[in-house]
Amino acid sequence: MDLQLAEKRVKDLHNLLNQYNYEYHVLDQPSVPDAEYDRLMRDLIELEGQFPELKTEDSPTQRVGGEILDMFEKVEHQSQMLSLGNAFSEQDLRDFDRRVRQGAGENVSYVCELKIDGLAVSLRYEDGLFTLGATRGDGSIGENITANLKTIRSIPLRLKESVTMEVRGEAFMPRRSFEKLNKAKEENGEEPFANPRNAAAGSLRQLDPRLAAKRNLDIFVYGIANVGDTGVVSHSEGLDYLDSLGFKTNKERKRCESIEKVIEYVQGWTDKRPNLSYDIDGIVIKVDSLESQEQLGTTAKSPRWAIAYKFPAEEVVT
Ligand SMILES: NC(=O)c1cc2c(N)ncc(C(N)=O)c2s1
Repeated sequence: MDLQLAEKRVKDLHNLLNQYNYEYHVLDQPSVPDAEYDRLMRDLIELEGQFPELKTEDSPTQRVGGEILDMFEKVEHQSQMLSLGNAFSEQDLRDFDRRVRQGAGENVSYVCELKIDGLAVSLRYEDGLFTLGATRGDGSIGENITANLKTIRSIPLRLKESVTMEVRGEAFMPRRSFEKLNKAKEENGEEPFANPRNAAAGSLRQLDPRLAAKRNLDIFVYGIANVGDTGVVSHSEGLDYLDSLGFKTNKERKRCESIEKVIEYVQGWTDKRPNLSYDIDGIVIKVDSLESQEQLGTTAKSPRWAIAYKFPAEEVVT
């Protein structure tokens, strides 16, 4: 095969493998059997072996990077990763709603989202390519864990549009993976992780990406850091935009026209929580209109237009 033909074949294989990966890990609706995916991956690995100049950073073969790092370098976030104020009761939610309506007017609607119990991360894309993944750190400076985040299959290496943006999400370990990992640890006489959040954090802190790749981590993307540049006018529209780019967002989100509806959503999930395949520790409630978010602004560390309702800590049955 000559270089020109190889270039065309490599491009086709990238598109096919990215699409099949998206269907399997983001939509959970694979359209081809695993054997077909593996066959195409083997073809791409072989072609990259014959034509090394065709092996690119964003190739599906490059998800699990080679070298073992000796440390994580520090990186500065383009915009601060804020933390959320907490609500612990219905009254706290009504007080939040009153403050929002005082600051942004009576006609306000909210978006309710499950608060994933994992590790907040920031993902940077340049011209559609995943270029940097970082932990939250202190909100301004985080750690560069790009190599480990690349191993999470629901993180696209290339977006469906060549946009430059920074998105926020929560990396987490599904409960089944957590139970499997702890069983293996106990069989090896190792200390098990206390909960999936610690297991996810411990996995993303591995200096060898091949170890992180074995931990079956996942992510839900939930925000756009530079949302002003995208032209969307509401948070819910921003989440739909993230879906259209190929990101995995959480489908349980709900737009609520009043705090009463928010309280209903919170009560509903208090009972349904155990049915989820991942841990949540609350519900995030955000003002939907970006103009109203702008009007409300932020305190030094938290947005005035969002709050996290925290579920009561579960009694640990010893
Ligand atoms: N600290 C934060 O700002 C957030 C933390 C989280 C979290 N752990 N899970 C979901 C969301 C969300 N859907 O917005 C947020 S937002």
